[in-house]
Amino acid sequence: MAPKVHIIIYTMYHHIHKLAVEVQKGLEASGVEAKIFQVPETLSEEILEKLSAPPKPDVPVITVDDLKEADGFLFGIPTRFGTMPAQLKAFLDSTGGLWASGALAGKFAGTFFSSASQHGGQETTAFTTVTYFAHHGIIYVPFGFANAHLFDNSEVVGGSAYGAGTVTNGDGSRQPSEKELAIAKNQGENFGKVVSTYVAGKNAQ
Ligand SMILES: Cc1cc2nc3c(=O)[nH]c(=O)nc-3n(C[C@H](O)[C@H](O)[C@H](O)COP(=O)(O)O)c2cc1C
Repeated sequence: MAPKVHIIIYTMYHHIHKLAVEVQKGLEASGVEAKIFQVPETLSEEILEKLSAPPKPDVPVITVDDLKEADGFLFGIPTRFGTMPAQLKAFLDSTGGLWASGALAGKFAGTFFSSASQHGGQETTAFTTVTYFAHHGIIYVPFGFANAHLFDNSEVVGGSAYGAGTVTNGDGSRQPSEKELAIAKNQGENFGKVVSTYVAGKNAQ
């Protein structure tokens, strides 16, 4: 059976979903079964309307139980004040039962991001998310500088050693660039290889 990776996102204006689609392509290219989920929304329809949020992407809403069946997770996180949004935090805070039984220990996780500005906190978002992985015993897989676009200073390129990223502008008008999408796909592929290698080794024991 192919290893399974869940791509778990929160997205209000779809930038993260666009990256997730590329991450999924990369995972599938590495032979992994990859599915995109979104965490439950915590804001009311009224507030979402005031924020001019478009309808949610057509992907299933994740449940805590869904986490058990995956070998790894790639979290797509739009920065809020340099850290994860409350919607993702609420979901992760509901995983106490899995923590108590060690159900997620030894699984893998990676992260990818979006922020309004280049200096809006994609890396601090990674740092403040990693504590969840540490407490669960989940193995964090950074991207490193595995893609040459991360060295390109000729244009805005989101992302870092902690994962792919896009920079959206304050009004959300900037869409993920070709380079950012390529990095996202690359991250999916690299992450998929790590998970596949581990799962194959475990199955051979
Ligand atoms: C309450 C709030 C806080 C935000 N904080 C930051 C921030 O600290 N840094 C930043 O660059 N962008 C910030 N943003 C912009 C979001 O990161 C941006 O809207 C998001 O990455 C877009 O992703 P999405 O299209 O997938 O929703 C904030 C947005 C909101 C609504």
